[in-house]
Amino acid sequence: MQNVTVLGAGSWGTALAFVLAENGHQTLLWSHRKGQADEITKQHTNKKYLGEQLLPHNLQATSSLEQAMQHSDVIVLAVPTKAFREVIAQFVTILSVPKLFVHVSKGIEPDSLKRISEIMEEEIPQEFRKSIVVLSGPSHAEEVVLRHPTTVTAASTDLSAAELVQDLFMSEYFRVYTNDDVIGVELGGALKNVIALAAGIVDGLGYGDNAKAALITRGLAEISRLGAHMGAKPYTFIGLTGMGDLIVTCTSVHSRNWRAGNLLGQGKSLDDVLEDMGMVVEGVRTTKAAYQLSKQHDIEMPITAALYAVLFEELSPREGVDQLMLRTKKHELEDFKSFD
Ligand SMILES: NC(=O)C1=CN([C@@H]2O[C@H](COP(=O)(O)OP(=O)(O)OC[C@H]3O[C@@H](n4cnc5c(N)ncnc54)[C@H](O)[C@@H]3O)[C@@H](O)[C@H]2O)C=CC1
Ligand SMILES: O=C(CO)COP(=O)(O)O
Repeated sequence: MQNVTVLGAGSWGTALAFVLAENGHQTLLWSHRKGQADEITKQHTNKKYLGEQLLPHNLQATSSLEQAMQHSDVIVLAVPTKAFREVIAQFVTILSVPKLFVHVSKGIEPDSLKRISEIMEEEIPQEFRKSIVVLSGPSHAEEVVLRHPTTVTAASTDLSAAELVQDLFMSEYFRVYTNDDVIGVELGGALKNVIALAAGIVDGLGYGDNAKAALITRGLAEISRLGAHMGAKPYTFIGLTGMGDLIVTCTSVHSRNWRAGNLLGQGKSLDDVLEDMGMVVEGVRTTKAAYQLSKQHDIEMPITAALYAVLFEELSPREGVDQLMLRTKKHELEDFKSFD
């Protein structure tokens, strides 16, 4: 058993701290809000994010980042992509010994077009990081805290670090695989949010399962096309962090991305939707980043392009669907010809 720190007490940070604490680790959860830290420690709930769900009594929370960083040499970062650089900037000055950093966030930064582990490499001096591991896969917090069977992947270029993370989190309801394809795992986790927003839109428009299946399948095709070009292993995209996460996010009512898309499809404005959600909808900023990446790498990503136009260029959701359906004719396996 060991000490573990989780930074970010939203739905996912709290659910992961729940798993770690149930595994017997001395887990300290950091929230930047004191009231929330007190609620977790004293009432064993985090109502804003996980309703009435009771949290383990050995799970403690703090609003002191210094205390959180001193608690452990394993730091799990569970804040939205947008907050990443800001949170690192706050703790980097406190670091005095190297630590193992695990991140669980599913986004790509617009404009810089960096994946999360690249941001971490940029912001955390090398002498203070042992390794970086990404934990990703089909896993809604709401189901994890109900101890429903869940499978995820710990990925790192340092496989022994990924195995350490596997050991920390593995339990009878939380199964962890390892992978060394960090690019593929990070891209799959981030880009599925773009497709989940689109899936929510087609549901909101009243279209059916045919449209959903089309989006998931052709979404996977465009994610794999970009990913392979950026150096990912194509097989990663048919694994948990690719196809697995696409399925769960495009079909679950728990998904904030799907729910946001659903409201957009019903005619709500993006600003109103984001205000109503009150939780991070990573797919919005990541659509911008994915669109920029597709241009930079000259890779066709039609679903991303249509969603970009709906989110940022005032194309209506229905016109977005028309844009996809009326594209020029294609061979289905165009991307896979090189495998023949
Ligand atoms: N919710 C889920 O089931 C899953 C979420 N994720 C990923 O985990 C990441 C975090 O998501 P959630 O926990 O769901 O988000 P959330 O919206 O539930 O919570 C985000 C938390 O980060 C905190 N935060 C926001 N800005 C901050 C800042 N500048 N400094 C410090 N704290 C800040 C918020 O106060 C909140 O506690 C996202 O990238 C998401 O894609 C991954 C797998 C599952
Ligand atoms: O990544 C997730 C499940 O694997 C969570 O998805 P949402 O952010 O859409 O809720």
